[in-house]
Amino acid sequence: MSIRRKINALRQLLAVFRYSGRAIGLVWTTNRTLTISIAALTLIAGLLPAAVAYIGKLIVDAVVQARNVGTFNSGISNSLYHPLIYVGLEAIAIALLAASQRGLTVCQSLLRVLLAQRVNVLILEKALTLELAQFEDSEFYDKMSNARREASTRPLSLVNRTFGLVQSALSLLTYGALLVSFSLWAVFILVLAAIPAFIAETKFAGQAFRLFRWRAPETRQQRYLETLVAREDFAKEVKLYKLGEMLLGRYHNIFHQIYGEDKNLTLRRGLWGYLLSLLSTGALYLAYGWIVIETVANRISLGEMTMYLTVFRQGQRTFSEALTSIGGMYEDNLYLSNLYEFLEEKVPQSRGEATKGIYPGDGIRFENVSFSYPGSSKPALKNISFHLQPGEKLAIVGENGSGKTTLIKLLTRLYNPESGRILLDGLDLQEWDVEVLRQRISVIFQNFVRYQFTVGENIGVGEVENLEDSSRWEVAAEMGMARPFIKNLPQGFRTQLGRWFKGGQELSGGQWQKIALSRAFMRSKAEILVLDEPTSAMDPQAEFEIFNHFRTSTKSQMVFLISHRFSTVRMADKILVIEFGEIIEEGTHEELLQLQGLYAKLFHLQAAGYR
Ligand SMILES: Nc1ncnc2c1ncn2[C@@H]1O[C@H](COP(=O)(O)OP(=O)(O)OP(=O)(O)O)[C@@H](O)[C@H]1O
Repeated sequence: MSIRRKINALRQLLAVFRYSGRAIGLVWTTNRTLTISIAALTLIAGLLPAAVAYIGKLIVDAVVQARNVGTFNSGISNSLYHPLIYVGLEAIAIALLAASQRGLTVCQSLLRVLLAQRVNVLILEKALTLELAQFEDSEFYDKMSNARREASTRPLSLVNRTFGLVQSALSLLTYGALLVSFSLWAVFILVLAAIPAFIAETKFAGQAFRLFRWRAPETRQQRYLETLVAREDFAKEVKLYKLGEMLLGRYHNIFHQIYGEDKNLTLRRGLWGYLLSLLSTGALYLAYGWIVIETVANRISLGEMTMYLTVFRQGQRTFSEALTSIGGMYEDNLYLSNLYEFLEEKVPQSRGEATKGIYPGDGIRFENVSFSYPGSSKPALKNISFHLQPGEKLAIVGENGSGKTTLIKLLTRLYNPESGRILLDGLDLQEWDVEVLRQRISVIFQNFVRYQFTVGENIGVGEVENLEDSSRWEVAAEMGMARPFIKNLPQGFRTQLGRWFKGGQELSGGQWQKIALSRAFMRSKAEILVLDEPTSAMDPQAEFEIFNHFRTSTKSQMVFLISHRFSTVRMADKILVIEFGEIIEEGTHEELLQLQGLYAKLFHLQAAGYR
């Protein structure tokens, strides 16, 4: 084997320890005092067992000696002195050992809470810096949900196992040191016999690590199925469409596939683990027999024999504990590798810093904007160009999937155009400070969020700086036409919404939309209002009133309105008709009717439906 391959093999073998250093680093930066305490206590807990074994030897030897002396001199109280001192010493050592073990448990409990909070905050802070595209990337989403799932237990578990391993290694080393006085050969044979089991365990742990990594998509699918079956917002459809059996069937199938692989590995691991540990047990008992022979031949003292026997028994236990630690470490490593991949994912830095445009009052310009979603070969938007001045209301019409929402995502800089430019007040959106830009835009998406907060907070999130400002809620609710029904809720603006929390009240689809619309009005200084199908669930009367009201209350604002209802669309100053990502018609309602194109066709189709 070439040196490089040897190094690779060794690296693969040691992969199971790869993240231990990082885990300890994480703990160190979380709380130094606790980390130092754990390290010190580990040291004590690792060294004391050998000391106890040594004191055991001193006791037996002192007793044997005292018995001999006692037989000759009958000065029993004198000869008791040494053995009792040693017994006292052992008691102290045992008390110290217990204290160090208890101390370790206490420190670990404290650290668990601190570390869980730290890791969760790291994950959430990172999530806040991510781009929308990253949330939509399934592999990346996998990483984030995996990182969140076990954030409270895994990092500490790895630290505990690493320190546990250090403790075992220290104990084994000191046991070895005690044995050296008996025979260097014995130590050598014992170490040699232990190596295969150690290597096998490390290797299997590494294999399990890789197996689990490949499997992330299946595990996520399983979790998704669990969510479908067990969550309130899916329960309606699952029941009515009788999806339960099908979902459980899929759940079982994934499980059986995973279980097959697991079983194989577990069986191999169990069998090899047992066979190889037999080797070290055999070596141990060989040495054991050797010691018995030496004692009978009077070449070592009874005290020494007691010590060696203790060392053997405890050494055997410590060794198997160490193997178990290694066996468990792969899962923790798996978690940490995923966590760090997530935390280290690159986030494109926004370079824009401008807080105002070159031509204030120029409005919005799209110049030959094209865009394709990552991984998609078909452009979602092609060569979009138009100009909207302050105060103008623009309606965007098109069939499902024509690219309307995509246009809004580009306008709000959730995605960036592939080619072309979008200008606000004469300045490319890329040049704008993204915070300032977003302050100027108020958006309600088709699938807006129904926060499980109070009514007031649901409106207040539209401008988080004024989240709790109840007078602003009222004005916004008035503009969003939500005021009348809010008044009838049991606690008005303070009513808890949704079913997740106690006393929560559920709203109808149209009522939720009115809340969302009010949310858009919360950002009173926004110059650009974007409403993506804001009234689809409202009754026609409400919709008519909202838009009449809307026109008068948003005189100076630019409005982007996406709607499939022509009664609303016709009120706009300008209408874009989009098909397959391209603008195919543009003008006012009257102009487009005269054109007798797609707009006119769709308008008449809908009007006929109402007649
Ligand atoms: N996140 C996404 N990733 C990849 N493709 C997407 C994504 N969102 C939308 N698309 C695709 O882009 C195209 C335009 O979608 P878009 O949501 O802009 O349509 P829309 O006109 O708003 O439709 P609707 O009227 O149904 O809301 C569609 O073909 C859609 O499949």
